[in-house]
Amino acid sequence: MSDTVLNVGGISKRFGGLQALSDVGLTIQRGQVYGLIGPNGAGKTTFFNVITGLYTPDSGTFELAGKPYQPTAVHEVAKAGIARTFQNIRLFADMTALENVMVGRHIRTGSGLLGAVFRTKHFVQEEREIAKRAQELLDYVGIAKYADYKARTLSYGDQRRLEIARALATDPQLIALDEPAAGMNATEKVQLRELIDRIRKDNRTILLIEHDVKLVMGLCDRVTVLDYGKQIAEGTPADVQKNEKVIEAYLGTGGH
Ligand SMILES: Nc1ncnc2c1ncn2[C@@H]1O[C@H](COP(=O)(O)OP(=O)(O)OP(=O)(O)O)[C@@H](O)[C@H]1O
Repeated sequence: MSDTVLNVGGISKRFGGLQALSDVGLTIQRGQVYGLIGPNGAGKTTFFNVITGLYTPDSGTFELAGKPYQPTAVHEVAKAGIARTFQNIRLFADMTALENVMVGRHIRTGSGLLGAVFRTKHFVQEEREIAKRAQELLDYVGIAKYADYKARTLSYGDQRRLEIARALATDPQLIALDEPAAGMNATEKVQLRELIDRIRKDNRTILLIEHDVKLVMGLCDRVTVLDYGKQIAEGTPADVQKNEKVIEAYLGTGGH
């Protein structure tokens, strides 16, 4: 299997008169935590939405684990192997935590609708396995005791963990986390960092948009910095921190 998990290039996206992304590309190796940072409006979410099939790009090439994929629809991208979380948490609020994770798992299983309707033996067996795996994942992210709670009753930090468990349930090549620390308190951020570290140690690959620069710098192997839709720096956190364009984008006259 290729050691390169995500290899995208030449991505451009325009909204009317606004060039939200200009010729953006990046390569992520297996086992890396890769950060995407930049000031507000830099194009980070647009980039995420393009690579996960929510927005159609004007141009771009897309490869996942050595195979080209077309980010034309979210479920196709999920099947290809990218799972994501959202800046504004998107859980099934009235389903239990366990059911939310089971939904993630279903894209990797085969019984289909007829199996569900007729409750075939294969279907029942498969459901049992899915539930077991979902419970393990809840345990993995540290919220096993809330398995039967409705998602909307969980604390904000736990809902974010639940979203991560659901993403992991798809057995993704790449997990894309959109501002996972947003709205978290200091304790929750420490726990999140531990969780991301653990996911990385299990040889998973993570792409992360994050505003908390300290978290990004402490966690990421490599970082790309966007500003006004352009890639202004790429490298290790230490290199990027010293980069003049980056310093200017965050602090300078272009500050936005
Ligand atoms: N659907 C859309 N229609 C029109 N303009 C959009 C759309 N989505 C994003 N934009 C614009 O594209 C630019 C990049 O936005 P984007 O949300 O990708 O930035 P960001 O780096 O994620 O910002 P933030 O850190 O504030 O989330 C912004 O100027 C934004 O207003």
